[in-house]
Amino acid sequence: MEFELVGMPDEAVRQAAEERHARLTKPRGSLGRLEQLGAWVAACQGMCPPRPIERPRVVVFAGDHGIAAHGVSAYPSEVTAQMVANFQAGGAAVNVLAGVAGATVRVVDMSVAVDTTAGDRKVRQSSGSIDREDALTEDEVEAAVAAGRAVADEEVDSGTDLLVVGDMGIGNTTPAAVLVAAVTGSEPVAVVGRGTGIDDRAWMRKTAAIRDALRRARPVTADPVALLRTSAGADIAAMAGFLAQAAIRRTPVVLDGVVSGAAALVAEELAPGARAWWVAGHRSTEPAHTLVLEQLDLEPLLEMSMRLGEGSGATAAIPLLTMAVRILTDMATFEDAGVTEREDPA
Ligand SMILES: Cc1cc2ncn([C@H]3O[C@H](COP(=O)(O)O)[C@@H](O)[C@H]3O)c2cc1C
Ligand SMILES: O=C(O)c1cccnc1
Repeated sequence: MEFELVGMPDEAVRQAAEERHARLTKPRGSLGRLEQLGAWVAACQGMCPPRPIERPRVVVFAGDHGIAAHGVSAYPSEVTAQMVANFQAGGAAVNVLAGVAGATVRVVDMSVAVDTTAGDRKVRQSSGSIDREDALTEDEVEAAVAAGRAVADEEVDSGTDLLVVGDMGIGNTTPAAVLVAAVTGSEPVAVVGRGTGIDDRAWMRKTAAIRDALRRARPVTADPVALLRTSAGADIAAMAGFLAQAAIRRTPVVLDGVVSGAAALVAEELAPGARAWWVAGHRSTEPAHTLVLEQLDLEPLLEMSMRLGEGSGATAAIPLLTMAVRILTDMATFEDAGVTEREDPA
């Protein structure tokens, strides 16, 4: 699997955006993180002032997980397909948030256990139970990563100017935790979380499942494709390919919670430097997500105690990006508005 080299956002444009910020009618630096965010989008676009964000797109990768049969989630696997239909009907949380944020939602069935109408990229029905078998075969992991890359290409080619990645799959916080533990060298108890809201008995089963899966993951930790094959699933493998390809295509991405975060950790290994094209939309309450943010050196935009997935935390952050860009495009400069500049000591 070959990935092209990832370029960096344009540093000269980022500096031009910072200089523009200094000329806008506000005390220097007073918009804080909003200023850096606008400068980052400008650098990604290679243009200052940047183009307003007009076509943000949430892509939800859906798939079931064999591990869900072992009592690691508060909900049954059948919910995955039901939620795929709910996304298509516009009734899920992410649809509502996207509507407010001016984004559209696309759902891609990579490995849901039953047939859905979102399955034109589908690699298999569910993924293997990672505590005892590989999630995918070698052919399947190649196909899943390639599918994620193809979806990123399609989106960029059709004019999407901001990508948001989301996940849907009952049980998927278990493989996410395993990937985070494998990449960051953490113990099961440091990565296990409550997911959809499991009780203490399920927490113990989940921790044991993570321990068993981690034993199978450790030998392949240094090989990102083998790690996806052993311990992820077609949905998470596709997300990793999608995130790497978005960076190669110089398109900014808002990351969501622990599942997209786990995919991002692996994507950074597939395509080193890709993280320069990502911003963390929020910090999920899942403990492994904080390890992701530290490992990728990303500071989340929001801390809202969200733990939903499906791209919801990332989508909630889209308006901040929209505003950050509009500040650079629409605000008056001191000169334009006839406002007196700050007095610098002689
Ligand atoms: C109705 C419903 C909607 C969801 N939307 C996202 N998730 C989230 O919860 C699941 C992961 O948690 P766990 O590992 O505990 O199963 C994933 O499907 C994730 O996207 C949902 C879960 C449910 C039940
Ligand atoms: O952090 C997340 O994205 C998350 C948390 C719980 C369940 N599903 C996803």
